[in-house]
Amino acid sequence: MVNFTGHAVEAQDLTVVRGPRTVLRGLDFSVPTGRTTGLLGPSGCGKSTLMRAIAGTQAKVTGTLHVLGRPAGHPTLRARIGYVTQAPSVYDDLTVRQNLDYFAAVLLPGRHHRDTRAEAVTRAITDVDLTPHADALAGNLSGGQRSRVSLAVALLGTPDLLVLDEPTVGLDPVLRRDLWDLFHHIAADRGTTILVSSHVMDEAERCDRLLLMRDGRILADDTPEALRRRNDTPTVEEAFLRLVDAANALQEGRR
Ligand SMILES: Nc1ncnc2c1ncn2[C@@H]1O[C@H](COP(=O)(O)OP(=O)(O)OP(=O)(O)O)[C@@H](O)[C@H]1O
Repeated sequence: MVNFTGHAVEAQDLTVVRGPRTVLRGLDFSVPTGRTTGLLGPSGCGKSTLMRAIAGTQAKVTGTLHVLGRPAGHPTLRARIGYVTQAPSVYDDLTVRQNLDYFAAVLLPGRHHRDTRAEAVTRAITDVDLTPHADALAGNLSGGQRSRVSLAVALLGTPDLLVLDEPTVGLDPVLRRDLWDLFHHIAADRGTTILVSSHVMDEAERCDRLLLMRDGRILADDTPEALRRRNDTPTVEEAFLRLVDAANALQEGRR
């Protein structure tokens, strides 16, 4: 029986050690089901490590981490999570469709899945709006189009949870906006939970909910609106800076 609480991810005292460093320090947070949650914080604060822990690919994880009602890394979660890393594995010498055919064959092997595979590939290409480019070589696509191929790969298995590690990095503002619109459509149309990281603070305003991180800790877990209101700031970025200043002052006071 799956203990499902309305949270796609629940963490208590989550700690991760990488090499000699404690990278995540006793995190308590949850990610609501069917919403878009942003994981924001400066470079090196631990966003990718947290995403790897949720996707079940991070070693030395202690504390409690439940994903879709199961312990992170549980074998049944593999097909239910779409995880796009910062270095997406798209083959430049294959077309968009061939890339997806390849990953679909890994996900749904065997001749008896041939029709299901073909349907899943066509649907994923349509989802990310790449139908006009389906027969283009991935190596000839723009940065934004390549990001969408990675996203299409993650969508192949119709996951319940999409974990996207800085999917908009290096993209121009128009492409960033288009990708965020796509995330919102996926969440709204399918009830998919989306956890998306970024270190660009203006992207915070596009999320239903935010986890603000700094130095391996969660500084805030709230809606953008509540964060602005509580800190009496016009933007989430300024709210974040206030929280950082408050955390620094607290640290100084303890010394
Ligand atoms: N294999 C490793 N051994 C030791 N420390 C590591 C290792 N990998 C990452 N780290 C450290 O863990 C910390 C968190 O890294 P992580 O990649 O999770 O940060 P991030 O917030 O995703 O950064 P970015 O936005 O730059 O991708 C960093 O300080 C990094 O130097």
